[in-house]
Amino acid sequence: MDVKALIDESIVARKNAYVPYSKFSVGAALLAKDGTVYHGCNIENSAFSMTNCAERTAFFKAVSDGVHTFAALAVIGDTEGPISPCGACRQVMAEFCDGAMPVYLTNLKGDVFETTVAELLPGAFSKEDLNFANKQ
Ligand SMILES: O=c1ccn([C@H]2C[C@H](O)[C@@H](CO)O2)c(=O)[nH]1
Ligand SMILES: [Zn+2]
Repeated sequence: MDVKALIDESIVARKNAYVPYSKFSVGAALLAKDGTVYHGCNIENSAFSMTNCAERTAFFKAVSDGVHTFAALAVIGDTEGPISPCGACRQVMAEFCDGAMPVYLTNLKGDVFETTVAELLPGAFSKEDLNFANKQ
């Protein structure tokens, strides 16, 4: 699947955003290595901190279906420049993706910033850190 098609899928995903509080809709399209595209939207809550971002929604849908290997991610919002994922979502990307996996950060104006999971969260906490702790 090419980049434009994946970004188009993120636009579709954004349509289901549940954003009565922020009115800020975000869409994510997560391409699994088997070719399946998982859509994610942000899902807000009157208890604001319960909100789930679009990116994590997409990952959690895939992982809950038993899918753990991913090829690319596109994220879109109505931002001035390309959207910037929050820290929690960057940590979830680091858990499930190779550092070199491409991430396409976009907006409704058509700006596209191509980055990688490792660039988005240098020094991510990882399972290797846990192994170190368990050996003490
Ligand atoms: O990359 C981002 C940034 C923000 N949001 C959501 C969370 C909240 O619903 C709204 C405002 O922060 O946008 C995402 O889903 N992804
Ligand atoms: Zn987030």
